[in-house]
Amino acid sequence: MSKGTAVVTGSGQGIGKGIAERLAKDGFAVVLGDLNEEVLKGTVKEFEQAGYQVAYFVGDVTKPEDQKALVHQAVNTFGSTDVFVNNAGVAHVGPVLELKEQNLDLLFKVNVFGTVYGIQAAAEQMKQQDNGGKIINACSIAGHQSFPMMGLYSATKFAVRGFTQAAAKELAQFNIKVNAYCPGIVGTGMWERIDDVMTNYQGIKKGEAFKKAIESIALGRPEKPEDIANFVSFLASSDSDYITGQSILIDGGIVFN
Ligand SMILES: NC(=O)C1=CN([C@@H]2O[C@H](COP(=O)(O)OP(=O)(O)OC[C@H]3O[C@@H](n4cnc5c(N)ncnc54)[C@H](O)[C@@H]3O)[C@@H](O)[C@H]2O)C=CC1
Ligand SMILES: CC(=O)C(C)=O
Repeated sequence: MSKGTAVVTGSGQGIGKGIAERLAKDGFAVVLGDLNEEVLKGTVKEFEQAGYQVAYFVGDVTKPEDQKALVHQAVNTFGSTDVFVNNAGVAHVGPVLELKEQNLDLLFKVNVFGTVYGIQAAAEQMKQQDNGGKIINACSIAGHQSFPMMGLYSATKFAVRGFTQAAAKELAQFNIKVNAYCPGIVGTGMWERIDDVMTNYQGIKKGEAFKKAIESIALGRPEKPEDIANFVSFLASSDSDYITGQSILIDGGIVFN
């Protein structure tokens, strides 16, 4: 039996894809959103071949109209939006003193504006549904602690934590829960790009920055999208119905709050 409909932004690849696949296995109809049409269509094909109930929308989370259209796609195809995962995000690596307007603009637009527009589009629909819903945001260890060369990225993830708390307080009256997942070091395309930039800045060998980051993990291995998907599966389920406004670390032991 279908558990309802889950929408995941930035789910053509990486963590979002892992989350969408887990939610599909849990019994949700899934709607995948991504800016990268080619990658997105490849993932949709894989999901169809696996027998999952899937639809998709090519769009940009920085555009409120695209976030609304993504929710409409879910409602028109499967009848509701019960879970909305604001997963899409971008990283920037570089010292605070070198930050340019275009760096600030891109990171805040995707990570912060995108999350706010996603919360708005999802809540507008969920408020009309009898059973409320779950909004789940992508934060990071960098949303709990800032790291050198990651100041801009960290600032955006601190903002995601702030909006997660405020939205949880405002939307509780509609039975909408808002939480966030905070991964550590996940071996996706994002970390490949972080490693490339660190390599240039620090004059180290390719892969060294990633290796060094892994050495900081108590559990001693890089994180996999499945590690995060396990937790998002819980947040999307009724087992988490009494949790809201939290930004939870799933990092194998890097940041201890
Ligand atoms: N990789 C890591 O170590 C960590 C990642 N995160 C967060 O997890 C989330 C997912 O990260 P990854 O899967 O690693 O990234 P990724 O770069 O591997 O995948 C991100 C996906 O989002 C899409 N996307 C980017 N901008 C978009 C936009 N404006 N509109 C729609 N889609 C867009 C991309 O096309 C891509 O398919 C991000 O919010 C990231 O900040 C948090 C902690 C650690
Ligand atoms: C990409 C990211 O969030 C970290 C902490 O590496």
